[in-house]
Amino acid sequence: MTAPFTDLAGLRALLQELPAPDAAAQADAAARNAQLTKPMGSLGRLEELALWYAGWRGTSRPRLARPQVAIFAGNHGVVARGVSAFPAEVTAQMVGNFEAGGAAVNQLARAFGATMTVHPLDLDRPTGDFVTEPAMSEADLLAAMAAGWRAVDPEADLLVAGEMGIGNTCAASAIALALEGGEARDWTGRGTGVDDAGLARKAEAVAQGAARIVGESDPLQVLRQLGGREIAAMAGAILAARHHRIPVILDGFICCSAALVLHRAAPGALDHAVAGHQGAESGHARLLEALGKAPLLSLGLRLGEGSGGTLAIGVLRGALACLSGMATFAEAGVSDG
Ligand SMILES: Cc1cc2ncn([C@H]3O[C@H](COP(=O)(O)O)[C@@H](O)[C@H]3O)c2cc1C
Ligand SMILES: O=C(O)c1cccnc1
Repeated sequence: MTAPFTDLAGLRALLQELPAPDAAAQADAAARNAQLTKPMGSLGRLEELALWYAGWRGTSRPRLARPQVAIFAGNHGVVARGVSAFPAEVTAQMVGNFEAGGAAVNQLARAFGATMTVHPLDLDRPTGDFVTEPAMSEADLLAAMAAGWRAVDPEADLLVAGEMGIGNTCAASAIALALEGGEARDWTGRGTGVDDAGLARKAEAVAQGAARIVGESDPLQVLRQLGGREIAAMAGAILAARHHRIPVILDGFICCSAALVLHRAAPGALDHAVAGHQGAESGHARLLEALGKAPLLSLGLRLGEGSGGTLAIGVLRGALACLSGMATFAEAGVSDG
């Protein structure tokens, strides 16, 4: 499948023509939820989660049959500044590990019944060092976003977008700072575990990258300037999911930085997405606040790869099993008070 855009104007048009959920299906689901054998509201956020999903899928008794975890990988020029605890080669090595089934996210995808696809993006061509130059050309940005779009299986009924890219917490922090403002240190965390000196170098790179493009208010240009390809691809995938009416579970800090670009580009662009978890990367809580999303889980994860989003598939499965499988008061002969 090709992506339905070839230039930034085409992409902007897609951001302005966002499909809405099916209000009738959602109302049917809400009516059903009100009759199920439980005190109203007793399943807490599971109830709103199930109704949200029902609306996007256009059915009042949905089940999860084909969840997809799509993982995008990219390399970052900024790594040469010593902003990660690991070398850039690890990105390609981990792609091999994903393909062989050995990574954490492989186990989680299997445990929660999801298909996993892996999409390396020009790994031998790192993005430009965003401190001194644009991370990507316009052509690079469009190619990465189109790769993200194409990666989404139109037959999937849920998408988790994940990433691998040594140095990408630095790029994600720079994007967040450029779009949300504040101080570099508020958005900069330890990623793979940099020491204090590494954290200081990283915050400096984040500050300088954002300062280089100060005044740039176009979220797509901010993404192009600060990178990287896997972040752009996640943004493309989340937007494709919207057009296919596939609900999305967001992952950690890096995935949420990709989501922030869409959120700032078009209000409501993330209505088809929920936050899977709040991780340990400092800045993730602030980023979720900027997105206006409350996380489903909070487990201290700081891995990425789509791991937290994939874990949250279990929560969604539980929510849908209750909405679609429970008996009503009338069916079960239970007095409804
Ligand atoms: C073995 C290994 C597996 C990973 N899986 C995800 N990440 C995570 O760590 C990286 C971001 O951290 P930083 O910005 O500090 O480089 C990303 O690749 C992210 O997916 C990994 C990192 C490593 C080392
Ligand atoms: O929150 C994340 O996605 C994250 C945090 C640390 C390292 N890699 C990813």
